[in-house]
Amino acid sequence: MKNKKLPGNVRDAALSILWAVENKQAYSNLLLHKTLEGHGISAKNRGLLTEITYGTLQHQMTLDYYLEPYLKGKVEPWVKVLLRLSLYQMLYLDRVPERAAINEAVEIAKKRGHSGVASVVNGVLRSIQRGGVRSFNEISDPVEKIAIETSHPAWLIKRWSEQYGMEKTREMALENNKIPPQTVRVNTVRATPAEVLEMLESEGLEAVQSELVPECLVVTKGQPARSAAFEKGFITIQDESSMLPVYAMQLTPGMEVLDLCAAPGGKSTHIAEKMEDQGALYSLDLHQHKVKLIDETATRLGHSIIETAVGDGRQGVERFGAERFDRVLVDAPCSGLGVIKRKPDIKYTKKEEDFDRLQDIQFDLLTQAAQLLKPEGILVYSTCTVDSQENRGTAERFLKAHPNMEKISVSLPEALKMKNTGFVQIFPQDFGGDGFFIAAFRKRPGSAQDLTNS
Ligand SMILES: C[S@@+](CC[C@H](N)C(=O)[O-])C[C@H]1O[C@@H](n2cnc3c(N)ncnc32)[C@H](O)[C@@H]1O
Repeated sequence: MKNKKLPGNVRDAALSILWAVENKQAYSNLLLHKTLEGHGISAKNRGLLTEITYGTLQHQMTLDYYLEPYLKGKVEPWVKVLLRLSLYQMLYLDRVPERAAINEAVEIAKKRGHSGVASVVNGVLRSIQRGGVRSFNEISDPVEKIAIETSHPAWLIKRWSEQYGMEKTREMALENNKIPPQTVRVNTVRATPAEVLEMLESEGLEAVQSELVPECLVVTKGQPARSAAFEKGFITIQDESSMLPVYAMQLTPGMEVLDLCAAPGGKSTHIAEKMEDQGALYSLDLHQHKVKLIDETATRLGHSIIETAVGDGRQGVERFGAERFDRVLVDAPCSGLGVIKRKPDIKYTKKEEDFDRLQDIQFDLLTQAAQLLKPEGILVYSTCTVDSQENRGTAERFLKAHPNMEKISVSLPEALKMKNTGFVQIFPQDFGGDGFFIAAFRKRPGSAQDLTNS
């Protein structure tokens, strides 16, 4: 592909991003952000670029299934990416006329390739326009069928169907291709949700208070990250499910709390808000550059109780001392399979061999957290995945190895009160938020310090 970019052209910018994701394993969300800032894309076209980039990635396997019968002979990989993003517009975007999608694709093919490439692109897209796309009923294997229909790797569909059954798996995979809601968390130390709603409305945004988490606002129009309310520290951008683990911690002002995997600080700042900025909160993360993000957000929000540190949570006792904290949060590194809606590349990059390693890290972090906790203190374990090995599997392994820890029911906001026996698995299709897992444990009173390490 020639490097002859078409500045300001949305489809050309989408091709650059999708090609880098395919070819250099770049992260689509980071690249999209950079491209929106630097590719001369007008404010009017920002939404369209986001939609084409994420939509094409979300439906990639389906698009390839549709393209296959029309691709006689090999095309260069970048041309296939161009065909995918053009077909995506033709099939999924009502507001883009098919003619426009095809003409743009031909122009890009000419500029980035040559007239021969343009003619192939024109031929394939016009043939699909005339002949239509094939049905999923041609696929007899049920796992393969859901995989192609929803564009998730077959191993993942198989794994989920073993964990949750076929129906739930299909529901989840279909949900993962929807546009996620835009939600923000109100900084309740500084304002009420009603006051922040007024601020946002006065800036021309539209939002409503969520019916589930009271401090969560669902923004239906405008960009909250660019608002004055954000800049002045009245809101944080956060998914609604991500707001739940902090409820499970049952916090009160004045406690001593540790957030063991804290960056970029979404939950640490929420903890500070629930503690009304009184007490002590230590926020640890492995990476210096990520810890900086916690500091920046805490400063923007005006929270004074957060003390950040760089380090390995698996050596937390050495740093902080045993049996010190009233509450410990382990919002652990995980496969991220609950956030596919926001980061569609995850479903193509994760590998089945990742899960054992992740569970070991999660288990080690929990083991350390148990030692850091005071008797009667509460430990909350959360992940943004739906994988049961990392969730229930890790939690049960932890309980088995630590008889001094007991599972307690997960405390949740009033509107979400569901009967739970200590483990809560939220699916992306439950209320439109990310998939999340939450477990809560209490250290038995008078229990000896637990030094189990395996
Ligand atoms: C799911 S993210 C945490 C998100 C964060 N709690 C929030 O709400 O913004 C997991 C974090 O764990 C960190 N991490 C991974 N291994 C770690 C370890 N051994 N000790 C401490 N932090 C670790 C990663 O750098 C990553 O920032």
